[in-house]
Amino acid sequence: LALLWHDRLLKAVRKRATRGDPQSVISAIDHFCRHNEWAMNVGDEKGSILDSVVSEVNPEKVLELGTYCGYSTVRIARLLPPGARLITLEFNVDYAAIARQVIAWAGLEDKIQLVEGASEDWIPRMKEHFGIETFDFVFLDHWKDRYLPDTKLMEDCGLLRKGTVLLADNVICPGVPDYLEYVRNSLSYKSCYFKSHLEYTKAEDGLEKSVFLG
Ligand SMILES: O=C(NCCCCc1cc2cnccc2s1)c1cc(-c2ccc(F)cc2)cc(O)c1O
Ligand SMILES: [Mg+2]
Repeated sequence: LALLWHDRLLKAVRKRATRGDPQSVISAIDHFCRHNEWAMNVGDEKGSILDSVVSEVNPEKVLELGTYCGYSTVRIARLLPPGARLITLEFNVDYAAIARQVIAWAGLEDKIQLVEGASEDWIPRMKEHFGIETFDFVFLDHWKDRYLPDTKLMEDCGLLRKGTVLLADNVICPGVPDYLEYVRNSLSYKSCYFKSHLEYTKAEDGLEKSVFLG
């Protein structure tokens, strides 16, 4: 059934969005998720906050944990400067297949490297496999019980530098209490909360922005 839903999403994107126009892909997915079937994209309201943080950071090296159908991947990549690179990890092969087609429709495949697998397996391999020194911006939107362990893993692997910005989705719904407690109390982070709503609903949710202080 999930695959059928994803085919409907792709058809909506191909029907409504203009090939090579990321903004039209974003609008098409938002329209589909608001009027046809809810989906766990970051959505338009939290997406605008994501846009403003990405524009402020203007990152060269981006890591996204949790691609899903590529909505936030396109939102981020469309704002990156020429030469900037986004690596996005997706655990579910069906989601990854959809995301590749959404990313291609937006015309952003040159900036994006989609990797299938688990964050705990790939984070330790970022340096040797992708030639990454450190990331400038990390968007956390994967398993909520992996936000904290993966943040500690990125610290241990030396993937964060003074000033790296972590932006975490769903800190209220579904919620990531252990992660929030850590970034808000650790002396190694400066953290702030952006109140919003769960995608396409009236339920409260928000994004937590945490700057690594080194
Ligand atoms: O679970 C969520 N996202 C994670 C699924 C990604 C699994 C992955 C694991 C993994 C491991 N390694 C690498 C890549 C990856 S991708 C999620 C759920 C809700 C939600 C759902 C029902 C509800 F009633 C209220 C909110 C809202 C959201 O915005 C979400 O993001
Ligand atoms: Mg999310």
